[in-house]
Amino acid sequence: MENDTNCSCDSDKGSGCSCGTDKQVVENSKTGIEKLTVNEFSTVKNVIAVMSGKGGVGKSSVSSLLACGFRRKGFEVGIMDADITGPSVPRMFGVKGKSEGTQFGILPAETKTGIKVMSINLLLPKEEDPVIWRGPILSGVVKQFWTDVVWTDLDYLFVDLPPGTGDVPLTVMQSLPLNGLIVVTSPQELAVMIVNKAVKMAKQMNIPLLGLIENMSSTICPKCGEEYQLFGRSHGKEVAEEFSVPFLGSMPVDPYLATLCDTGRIEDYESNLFANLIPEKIAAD
Ligand SMILES: Nc1ncnc2c1ncn2[C@@H]1O[C@H](COP(=O)(O)OP(=O)(O)OP(=O)(O)O)[C@@H](O)[C@H]1O
Repeated sequence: MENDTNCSCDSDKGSGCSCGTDKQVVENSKTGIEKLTVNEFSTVKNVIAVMSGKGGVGKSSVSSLLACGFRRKGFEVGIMDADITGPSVPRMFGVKGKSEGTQFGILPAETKTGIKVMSINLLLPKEEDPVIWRGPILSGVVKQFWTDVVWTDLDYLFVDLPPGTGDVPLTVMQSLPLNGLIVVTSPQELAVMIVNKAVKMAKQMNIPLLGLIENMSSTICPKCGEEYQLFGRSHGKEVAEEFSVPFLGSMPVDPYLATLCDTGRIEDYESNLFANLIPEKIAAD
């Protein structure tokens, strides 16, 4: 793609420029890996992926809470649910129904506070239908979530990756112009061991690590107020230090959060962790 010499855009701003001479082209020349161009009716200034080494550590909850926090600060925000075989984002926001296909592309759903959401569950006839597809098909769907969805103008798009280091995380890291990655872990030794793999993958792929969040670090007894380390001693800070990744903080187990997620009201949850994180520590632009 040739550079448009008339363009006054700042190429560091990622795929946010409509001139087509943006970061994607710059990165192509650096890495040799072709970044996909976002849907032509969309501009997305920052793309941040949320990853975990293993399943069930609360990656989708963290992605969703990050989106809610940024939205509260007044940003235009979207969530791409790239966890195609285990999508949970629409349920957490209480978003239902089918996304509409138009001549401009697929329209994402919108949550009650105005967060744009795209998930395979918004395209399937029934949300409980399983997705039994092989890796290349899953990767193709995620690419289409970038090229075919009309995100319009977003300040931040959070990509909720499936757990692990498989096909889809690889596709997202290679094909989307990521500004950075947040890794979610929990205090269990197994989760800590596997987070190393996620961090190493991101480093190998040259994706900036914005930080590590430890979920389910502790819980407060509702009767005596004492704090319990549910899964043993927290290792979040040590792991972050070992890999020179900023430690963004810990999130306790909170039954109220679980209830809100189960009933599609995650936007009603206000967490100090996310209020403090945003957007100072996650400055992607
Ligand atoms: N800090 C927390 N307090 C209470 N419940 C939580 C917390 N974090 C996550 N949960 C609950 O745990 C469940 C799993 O969380 P979530 O879907 O975010 O995990 P995940 O890592 O994305 O899972 P998967 O690997 O399946 O994608 C959800 O029901 C969520 O509501």
